[in-house]
Amino acid sequence: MFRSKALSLSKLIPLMFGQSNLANKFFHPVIASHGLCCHRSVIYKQRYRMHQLGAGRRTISTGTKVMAEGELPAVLILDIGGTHGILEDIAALLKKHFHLITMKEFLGNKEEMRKKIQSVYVFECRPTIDRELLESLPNLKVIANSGVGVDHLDLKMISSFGVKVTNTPHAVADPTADIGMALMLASARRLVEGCHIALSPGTKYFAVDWLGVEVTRATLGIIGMGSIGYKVAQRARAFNMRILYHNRNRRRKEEEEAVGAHYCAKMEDLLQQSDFVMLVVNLTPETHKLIGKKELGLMKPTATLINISRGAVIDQDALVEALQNKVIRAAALDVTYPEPLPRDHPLLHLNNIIITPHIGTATVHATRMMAEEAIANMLAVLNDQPIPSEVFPK
Ligand SMILES: O=C(O)C(=O)CO
Repeated sequence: MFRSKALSLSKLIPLMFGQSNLANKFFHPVIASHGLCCHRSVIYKQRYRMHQLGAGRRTISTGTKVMAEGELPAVLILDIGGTHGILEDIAALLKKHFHLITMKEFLGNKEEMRKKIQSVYVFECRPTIDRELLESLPNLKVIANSGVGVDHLDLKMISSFGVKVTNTPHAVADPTADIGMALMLASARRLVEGCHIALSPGTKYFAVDWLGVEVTRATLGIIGMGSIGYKVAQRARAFNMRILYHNRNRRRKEEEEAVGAHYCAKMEDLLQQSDFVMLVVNLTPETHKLIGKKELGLMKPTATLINISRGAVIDQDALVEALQNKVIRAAALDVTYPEPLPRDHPLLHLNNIIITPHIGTATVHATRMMAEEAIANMLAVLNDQPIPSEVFPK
């Protein structure tokens, strides 16, 4: 079986804080038996009721009791997945409602502090959460993931501790669809190479062996027509693209008509007809290595594969072979397995590929929106209110 992220907390903490005994005590590699994700294996409750997060608010209501700032519930921030730690303004946002405990403080291992922790905020959906962490937090009620994909969390194990998991499906849809379009356009028009040429003085500007392909009026095949896939279709329509999609559940007729999308019950049909194939599925046991040698072989030699879901949805060895042998024209990936790829990975040494470092939601606005959505989820759990976006184990 597989795990979607290369580094678990157990590996990352020693990297950040040195090989401390505490790090070793609390975090060991998680052997997640499966990737549980949202679209197929998990039922969403999407009753989204964003709490009003008014600036300068000094108290919060927890049930009937109004708490003063000093008594705010404690939230542990797992921020070590990012390269830059949790952003200042996200921390400020959280501080309006919670007493923040950083990993560094947490590793101080004060029994009293651990008892206070009722929420864990997973920043940038990177770290895994293991049994030992859960055992060390006796009053934990909720793990709030910033991001939609929860394949890095063992939902069954977390649920066995009576802890709820929430995610942020609303905040991620637009920026992730944008990055899908950006990758499609960049690969089609060879933007990265073009940039290198323009930035290299003396390089010949135009060459016939350097022509791109057009997105306008081309056929786009979207695999996974959830909320992000649908946003991609809305954008593609503005490019007069012919839109095909494959999904476990067909969308409503009105939704198909609104974006002019045609349903392909068989993924093979979509692969054979598309100029651009975009992967927008969540990672589940069913979608693990969904695109392998056979599927790549069905694609047109002029087609481009774009992945904005999770790296493990593609069999990367098969992709390397397909790109080397020009079975398909190119690939544009925002996600890989692992992240980042090791320097000597063959995908990094091809000239018909673009790779970005999982930046689907890396915008100022989306990061803030994800924090707001996660805060609303955490407050709902702590206040025993309906939870806007709870994720359930299958
Ligand atoms: O929200 C998520 O899970 C993402 O990975 C966005 O890129």
